[in-house]
Amino acid sequence: MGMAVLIRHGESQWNLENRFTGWVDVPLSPRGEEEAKKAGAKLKGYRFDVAFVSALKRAQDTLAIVLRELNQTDIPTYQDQALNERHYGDLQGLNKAETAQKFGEQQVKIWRRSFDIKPPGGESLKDTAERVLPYYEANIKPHIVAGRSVIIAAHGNSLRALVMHLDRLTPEQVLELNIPTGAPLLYEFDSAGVPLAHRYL
Ligand SMILES: O=C(O)[C@H](O)COP(=O)(O)O
Repeated sequence: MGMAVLIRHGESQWNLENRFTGWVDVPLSPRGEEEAKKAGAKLKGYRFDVAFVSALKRAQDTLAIVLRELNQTDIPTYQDQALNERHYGDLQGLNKAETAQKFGEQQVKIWRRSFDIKPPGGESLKDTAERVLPYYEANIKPHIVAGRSVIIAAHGNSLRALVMHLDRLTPEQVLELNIPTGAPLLYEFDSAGVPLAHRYL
C-alpha cells in the first residue's frame, strides 16, 4: 500500500513577522529550521522513495533538512511551482494584524480560509486547488498507487487544497482547516490510491 507524508515548511521569517507571504520567496526562521529537524526525527524509520516540493525555498529547505536527518538526500526529488503557496496578491508583505485592523477580522478570515473568494489580486483556495490537484493526480498519485512512499513539502494553503480533496471536505469544513508548520501528516492509501487513514506524527 502507498503512503504519503505531507509537510508544511517550518516557520518562515514572514510567519515570524506575521506577514502574508504567498509567492514571496522568504527563508525559514531559525525556529523553522529547528521545526524541520524535529520533523526529521519524528520520521526516523520511514523510508521514502520519492519527494515532491514547491519552487519556494522555505519548502525546499524544510525538505532538505528532513531528508538530511533521515540520511535519504539521494532520493529522486521533483520541484514544481504547482505546489507553491496560494498567491496572496496585494496582501503579500502586509502584516496580518494590521490588515485585520484595516479590513476587519471577518474579512481577513474570509481571505485566508474561504474556498472560492480571492484576496485582492491573489488566488482563492479554489484557484490553488486547480493547480495543485492536477499536479497531484498526474505526478504524485501514480507513485502512491504503485505502493511507493512519498514525501510532499509544501505550504499552508497548497496543502489545505490537497487535504480538502483527500478528506473530501466541504467549503464550510475547509474554513476551519489549518495546517501547522513543520508537522508531518501521514496518509495511508489503498491499492487504488484512496486514503484509508491519516494522522499527524
Ligand atoms: O502565505 C502565507 O502568508 C502563509 O504561508 C499562509 O498564510 P495563511 O495561514 O494566512 O493563509
